[in-house]
Amino acid sequence: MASNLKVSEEKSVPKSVQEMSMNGDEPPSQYLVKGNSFGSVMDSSILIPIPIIDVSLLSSECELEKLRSALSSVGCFQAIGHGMSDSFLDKVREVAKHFFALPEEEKQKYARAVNESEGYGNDRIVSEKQVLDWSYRLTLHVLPKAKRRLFLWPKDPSDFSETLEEFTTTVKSMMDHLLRSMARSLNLEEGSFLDQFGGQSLMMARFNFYPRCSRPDLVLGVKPHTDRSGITVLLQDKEVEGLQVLVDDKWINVPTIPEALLVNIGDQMQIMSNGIFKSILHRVVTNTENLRMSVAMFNEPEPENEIGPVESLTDETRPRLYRNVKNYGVINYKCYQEGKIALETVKIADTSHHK
Ligand SMILES: O=C(O)CCC(=O)C(=O)O
Ligand SMILES: [Fe+2]
Repeated sequence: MASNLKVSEEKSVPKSVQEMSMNGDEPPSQYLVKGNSFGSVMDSSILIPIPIIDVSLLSSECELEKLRSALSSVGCFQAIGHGMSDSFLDKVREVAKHFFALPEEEKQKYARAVNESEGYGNDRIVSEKQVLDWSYRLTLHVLPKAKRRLFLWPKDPSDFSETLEEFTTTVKSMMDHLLRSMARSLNLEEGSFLDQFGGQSLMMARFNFYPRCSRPDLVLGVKPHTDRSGITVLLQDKEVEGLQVLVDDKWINVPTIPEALLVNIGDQMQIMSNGIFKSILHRVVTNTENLRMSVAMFNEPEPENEIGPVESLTDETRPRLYRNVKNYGVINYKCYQEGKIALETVKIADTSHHK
């Protein structure tokens, strides 16, 4: 079998995750995390808790300091006080679950085309060695509005589009508020980060769905990665946990708090903050009992904008760590294909030891 594997998409995976989870199949070798890199599954969340921040209080110095400290240590926090009601967050979860519960042929109407990133489907396959994720997803560009490909937005449930529209608008204003607050927390001008995103910044919505898996000891829902975004806002499943972040070489469970949204730093904010804010490695584990879903909203600068470390965050004690970059999304995808870490490729080489 293995010798017949081609790098061409779709051919390499004979059965979909959807089908295998329904049949209760043993995951095939392409899904197994190799060697002993799975990591400890010990729950260290008691030792290193994920901070909870009330985003309506970010005008206070105390909450602002909590923000700075969270983003420069674990790179994420649970946001409360964001103004979205519990019933609205439930509605977003409901429309996502409704769509994923549709018969496969219905969902295939929105299928991701080969070599496209938008639409419904499984992992995009870029290499034979790739370990595949035990998940399926629906990815949609939501901002700027002109980039929307509405034929990929589900018609069933009938309130999918209006719900996503409302979620987008609210998350966008929350993100703008956060970007201003992040700048203030470092004693910068409010617009230092936000202005780099530009008036036509991009936002992508990714609805993730993780079916039950018979081998959670060997198979991941999403393998370890950092987000390429500026920042990410994640609506987690109301009950089922699965997300873990790597802190001090330990995988920490991110608890589900039904009314909270998890905010995490992506690579592009790590660049703009000259490495002060951490784009943290995270992954999703599988389980044998329960389906899990999540909705991730990624915000990133206009691709043609040149972004780089804010000047006043660089000095002799903290030299500039990254060069200016455009189109980080493209750099990131190329690195992913080549098995490289994108952030490393935009780092300025440390020449101090060679002098
Ligand atoms: O499902 C989750 O909790 C996280 C998903 C994620 O990391 C992503 O979509 O980038
Ligand atoms: Fe992620």
